[in-house]
Amino acid sequence: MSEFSICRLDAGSPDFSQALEQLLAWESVADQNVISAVTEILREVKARGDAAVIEYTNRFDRRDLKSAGDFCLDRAALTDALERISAEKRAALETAAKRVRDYHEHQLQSSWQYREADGTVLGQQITPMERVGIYVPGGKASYPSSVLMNAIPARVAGVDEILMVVPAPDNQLSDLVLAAAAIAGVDRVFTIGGAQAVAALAYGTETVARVDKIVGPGNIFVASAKRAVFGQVAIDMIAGPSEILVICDGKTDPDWIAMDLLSQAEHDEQAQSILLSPDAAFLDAVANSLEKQLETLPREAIARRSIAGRGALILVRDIEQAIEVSNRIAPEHLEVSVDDPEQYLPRIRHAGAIFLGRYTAEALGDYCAGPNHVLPTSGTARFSSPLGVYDFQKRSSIIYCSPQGADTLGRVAATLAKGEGLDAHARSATYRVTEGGV
Ligand SMILES: NC(=O)c1ccc[n+]([C@@H]2O[C@H](COP(=O)([O-])OP(=O)(O)OC[C@H]3O[C@@H](n4cnc5c(N)ncnc54)[C@H](O)[C@@H]3O)[C@@H](O)[C@H]2O)c1
Ligand SMILES: N[C@H](CO)Cc1c[nH]c[nH+]1
Ligand SMILES: [Zn+2]
Repeated sequence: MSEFSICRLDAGSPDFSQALEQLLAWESVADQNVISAVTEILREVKARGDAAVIEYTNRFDRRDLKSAGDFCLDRAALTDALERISAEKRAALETAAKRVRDYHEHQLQSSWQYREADGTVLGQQITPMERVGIYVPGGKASYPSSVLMNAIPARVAGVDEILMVVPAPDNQLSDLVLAAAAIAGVDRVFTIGGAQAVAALAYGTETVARVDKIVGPGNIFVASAKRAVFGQVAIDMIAGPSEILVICDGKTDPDWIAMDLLSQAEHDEQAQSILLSPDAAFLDAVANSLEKQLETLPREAIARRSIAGRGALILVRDIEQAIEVSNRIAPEHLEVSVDDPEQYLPRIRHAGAIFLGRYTAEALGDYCAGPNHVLPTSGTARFSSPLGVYDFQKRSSIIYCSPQGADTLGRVAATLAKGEGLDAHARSATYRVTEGGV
């Protein structure tokens, strides 16, 4: 007999806000023990390079690395893995890669310029980053899909060199991960993970070249390390445990919705799965289905802990109220499983990715729909966006002044500079003013 239970809330009850806050509390990145461990790892890798990377990798991933060469893979190792996988898996990876590439090509930004009447030209130049590092998680599961989602936007952006780090606990690394790296165009793979891999990418070692930006999801050690090296290098975001929020009018098959909730719960003990519906009988049906379907999942233990810990079935007054609650939560993934879902789009303000309609399972987005699956979590969809091509492109402003333009702007600039008490600025601007200078 199962002891599974999932939290039931009513959005109309007076203590709802407090209950919701408790449900959403996620403080792993701030955990002091994690921060101390990560600080030490970063310091050691910065000071001792490869030797420290090897030590931590042997300790945390149970490896027996003797030298840095033992954690380096070149392009040939990737193409060999591509040859080893089945034709079916290769075709699935290639289909997913093509769809991800097609979608991300729409995100390419172009340089632009415009000319003013006096000949002054203003513009913006787009330049790809030179070298980026992608973190592919590999502690509890392996993620070939994350290889595609991280590397393809970088390739589309025109990045010169893509380095990938992925842990290989107990010396195990899936051929699918390496095959995905071959398909996505990764240049070099280092089989290291955790904070030591983030440190190697951020500071550089004898073997791992320092990168300009680190992207990709990972566990609390990875997230905490990325937060600590930010500034030294750019990072994409701090992506925490996976989340799904489903809004359903009660007319979708409860088994479908239950499995959508479980799909994200299976990532992590801290994952979050929430269902909002105005139909109490439907919430009961989903609760029963969760109970029943959990028994059939091989990774049952993980799913049970996580969905019981950070899962909730919430009764709402109507779909409007469901959207209000969803906007407060700002979930990583939002499924809108209702009739005519598009009508609600303008009111959805905060969500990493929005899945519309009864047939759009979130899992399709995880693998092959096309949009990126590296998304803001823990409410950060309020201010951040999915990983994309724009993460790998920089913008530089372009300013060209004609003599006439320099004259006009010089007078304005000199006046403002004097107002700021900055005389060198004022004089620099005035030297270009032709007559009656300031
Ligand atoms: N948002 C996304 O797109 C996305 C995609 C896939 C996975 N994820 C998330 O990524 C995470 C993956 O976590 P994971 O653990 O499987 O793999 P991971 O690669 O993130 O972490 C494994 C590494 O953690 C380090 N580590 C483990 N225990 C440690 C300790 N006690 N001290 C110091 N370092 C330690 C080790 O170095 C190990 O190599 C999950 O939370 C999952 O939900 C997110
Ligand atoms: N749902 C994850 C992002 O939160 C991505 C993923 C990879 N594989 C399966 N799912
Ligand atoms: Zn997933």
